[in-house]
Amino acid sequence: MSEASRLHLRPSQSGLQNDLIKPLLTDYYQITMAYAYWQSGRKDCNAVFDLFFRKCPFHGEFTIFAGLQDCINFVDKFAFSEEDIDYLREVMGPSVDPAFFDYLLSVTANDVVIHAIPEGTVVFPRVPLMRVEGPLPIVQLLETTFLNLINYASLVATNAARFRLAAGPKARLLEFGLRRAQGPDGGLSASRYCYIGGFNATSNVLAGKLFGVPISGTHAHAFVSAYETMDQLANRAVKYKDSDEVCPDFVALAQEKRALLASKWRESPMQCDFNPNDRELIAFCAYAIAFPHAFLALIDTYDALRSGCPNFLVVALTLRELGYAAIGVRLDSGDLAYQSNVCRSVFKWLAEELDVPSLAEFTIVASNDINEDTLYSLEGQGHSIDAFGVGTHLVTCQAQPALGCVYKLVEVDNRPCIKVQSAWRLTVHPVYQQLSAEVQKVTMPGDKYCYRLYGRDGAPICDLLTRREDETPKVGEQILCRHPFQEQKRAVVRPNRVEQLYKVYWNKGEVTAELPDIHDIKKRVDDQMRLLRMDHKRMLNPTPYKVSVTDKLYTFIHQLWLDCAPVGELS
Ligand SMILES: Nc1ncnc2c1ncn2[C@@H]1O[C@H](COP(=O)(O)OP(=O)(O)OP(=O)(O)O)[C@@H](O)[C@H]1O
Ligand SMILES: O=P(O)(O)OC[C@H]1O[C@H](OP(=O)(O)OP(=O)(O)O)[C@H](O)[C@@H]1O
Ligand SMILES: O=C(O)c1cccnc1
Ligand SMILES: [Mg+2]
Repeated sequence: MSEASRLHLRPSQSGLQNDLIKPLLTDYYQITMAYAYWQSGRKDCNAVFDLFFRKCPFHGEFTIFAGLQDCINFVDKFAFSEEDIDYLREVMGPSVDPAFFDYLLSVTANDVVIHAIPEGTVVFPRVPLMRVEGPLPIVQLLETTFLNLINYASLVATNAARFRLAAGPKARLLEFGLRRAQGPDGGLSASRYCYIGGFNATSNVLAGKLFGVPISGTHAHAFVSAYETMDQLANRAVKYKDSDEVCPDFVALAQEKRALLASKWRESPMQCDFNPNDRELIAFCAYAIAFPHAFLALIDTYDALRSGCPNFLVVALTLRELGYAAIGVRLDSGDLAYQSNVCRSVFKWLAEELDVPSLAEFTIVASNDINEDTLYSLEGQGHSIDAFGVGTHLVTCQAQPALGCVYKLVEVDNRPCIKVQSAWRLTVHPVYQQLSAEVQKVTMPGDKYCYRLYGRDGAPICDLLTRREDETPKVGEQILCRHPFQEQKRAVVRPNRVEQLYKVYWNKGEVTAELPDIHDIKKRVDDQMRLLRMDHKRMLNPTPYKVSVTDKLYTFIHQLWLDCAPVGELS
């Protein structure tokens, strides 16, 4: 590979290719098939595979395509090592022709061509996300790794985009999932692709270092519980923000502010006795002394409203005296809407009382088992939360644990292939047997192109799959778009804009299209999500986006389908 083309691979990302992403990270049957292809003399057949999914996840009607960069990094280094071959020789046994292992040792992706949709694009069922072309055994060997790299990345990026939709554009979304993720690699991928999908930051420090995802965090209940007495604060000195002067005893100053707040507390919206927990105040002081410029307190260890909120305000006022602005609070249990509203009303009250408007603006972070439904429900109730910390439901994709991307052979040596076998099934009815078509599973044969057609308002109207020899759809010209399987469903479209969706990312050993950095991919997701019509994005019963085919492709698919589908026998 030339130096010039290598520039297209992002050095910071290609260099950190996970050590696990190697040719043996595959299903054994890929190797056995490669042997059988090789043995039957088909190693130089030219094959085309399409990678696509059949249904959007989470009962939705859109998906974010992610994981492409990792696939290109994988093919860039695709080669079996001597140790890999020794292992395969051992497990495959003596019946395998030793010359196969020499062949396997020589295998690279240098004869492979990959067309793909740019990472971060909003994509839809049945549209090939990648078209992988090359020697049959080699493109077959890529299947499992590609699917592994794309399925979870796209699933969790889509999940993150859905959380973003539910939370609205202004809320800060923090990914807190590492402790609940499916292992170390699942955790790292989650942090990377949640950022791409719409989160602002992660608590995962390694994801920050490796991928440049902004890191962020608060503190845990354990930190609050770890303090009991004042003498545990060995260092109490804090430098004033804008001078070299030092306040020698932050805690003593905090006691003064405590007395001030106590004298006013009865008039606060809380209208209760002022009795916050002393241990909690010590812990908050400890954190503020360590981070005077970034103090955010977890306030629900004892009692969020009666203790955490006033203790936070005591420390915030103390910091203010030294020139620092506290950041805010985190709520991690109970009714998040109610408590956030009470906290906000107390902040506003104090801001007025002391005539310091900025006190009304403290950030309120909420966490604790938040999912998409919770976000929509909170929105419906009215709340005062500025940021959400989300872990389990986001990274484990609890609402749907896998995206079903598949990798299907669509052409061998210019002969189109179609998979129809599972498209027919016998359904047993009480009185008769019926052959029913499961059209979802029919693959679309042949080498195809895909265009996104945009309407007058700038939003995409439909995706159009074409045959290689079809004419390119043109702006302003009428195009017949057909449903791929239902004959009566057709529409005429006169697009305002036509976008060819594929770029050649890998061409015989060279990276041939720019692989954008993580921040640009995130921006692409954001732009694409804004363009997509609201009815495709809504939570309940979203409208399916149309994926259509040209008349020629329709006829071609159906002719081939008829030629290949078995004729059933009824008795
Ligand atoms: N106003 C609200 N509307 C809808 N759901 C909420 C609201 N406030 C909190 N929730 C959700 O309700 C659930 C409360 O869970 P649960 O009762 O187990 O937590 P908790 O007892 O308050 O806290 P802990 O985690 O300490 O047990 C969480 O999933 C949380 O996200
Ligand atoms: O709730 P999630 O969406 O998974 O978000 C992450 C959670 O992890 C942390 O606490 P953890 O759950 O470890 O303990 P706790 O809930 O008992 O405080 C944090 O306080 C959140 O509650
Ligand atoms: O920084 C936080 O507040 C955090 C990080 C991980 C999990 N829960 C919370
Ligand atoms: Mg929790």
